[in-house]
Amino acid sequence: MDILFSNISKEYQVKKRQDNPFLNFFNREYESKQALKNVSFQIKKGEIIGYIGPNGAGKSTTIKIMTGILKPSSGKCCILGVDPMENRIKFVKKVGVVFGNRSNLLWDLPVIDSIHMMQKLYDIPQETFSTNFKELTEMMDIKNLLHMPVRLLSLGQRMRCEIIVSLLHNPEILFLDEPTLGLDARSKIAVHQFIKKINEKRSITVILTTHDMNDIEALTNRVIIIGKGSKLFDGQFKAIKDKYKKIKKIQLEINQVEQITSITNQIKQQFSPDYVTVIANEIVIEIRDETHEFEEFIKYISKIKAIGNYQIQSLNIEEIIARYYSELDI
Ligand SMILES: Nc1ncnc2c1ncn2[C@@H]1O[C@H](COP(=O)(O)OP(=O)(O)OP(=O)(O)O)[C@@H](O)[C@H]1O
Repeated sequence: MDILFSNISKEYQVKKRQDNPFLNFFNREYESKQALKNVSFQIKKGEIIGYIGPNGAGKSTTIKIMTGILKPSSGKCCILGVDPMENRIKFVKKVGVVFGNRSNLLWDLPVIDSIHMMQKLYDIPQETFSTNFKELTEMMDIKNLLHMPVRLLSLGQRMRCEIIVSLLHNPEILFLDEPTLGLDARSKIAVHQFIKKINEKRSITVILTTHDMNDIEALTNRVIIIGKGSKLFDGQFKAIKDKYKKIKKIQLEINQVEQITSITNQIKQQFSPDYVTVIANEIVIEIRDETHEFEEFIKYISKIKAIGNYQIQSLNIEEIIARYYSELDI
């Protein structure tokens, strides 16, 4: 087992807020805020795990505990047989970390300098370094960027370099925190393809936190969902998608706008849609395509003269996950 996260809780101490801002300044009273509540999971070698949840759910706290930046308040975290807090030197040589909003590169210097710094820092033997350098720079297609100062790279180019730098010492686990944040579609695909390739080639375990569901779709099978500090789901992403695959989103274009309210009300009365909203001259309805009701609904709207075109779509991946989060009340 690569990662054992067992009954981990984490409380932060935060200053108690006073109504009077002046008293707030002098206040020395603290209260505890629970960021993780008894979270447990295990991750096997070679898995790619999506660790997801809404803002403030506890993802960064989990990653910080797994990478030895934070100590849990209780519970046991064991990564590749070591406690990341206790044996720092042994631990950092076994893992790679990429934070989308923080850089491991030397800002004003050419990329190649950061690469050589990593070699020194991690004490990477020359032979391993040369093989890895050649393989990774070719795979990620960054040869033409090596002599450019980091500050001149685009976000997508920099992210490719960040990932390479994190892999030079042959880590067994790669932690990726929002690796595609702010990237355009093509750069995202390049990052996805590279992570997949490196996972297949080296059996490297990947822990990925992201708000971008395309990352999850492209890279992972298993997802762990965390909400308000608790683990709420651990399983195949497909199971969540399947749960909503019967829901259809229908956009009705209304030609006679003055009738839009009465049509909306009629639909609500006659059918039991999951969701109805009006946007400009359109009514958007979500209804399940699993009963007779859906056919009835289509027949019904076909007869209403005020309705012009209509489109039927399945929920996209972002809509599915937003819906799942609201069902979990997180
Ligand atoms: N240093 C800190 N001191 C006090 N509270 C904190 C601290 N860091 C995080 N928290 C709180 O702990 C909870 C979990 O935060 P965390 O950053 O782990 O969430 P997250 O899932 O990574 O969120 P996001 O997606 O917004 O980055 C939040 O309520 C946050 O306000």
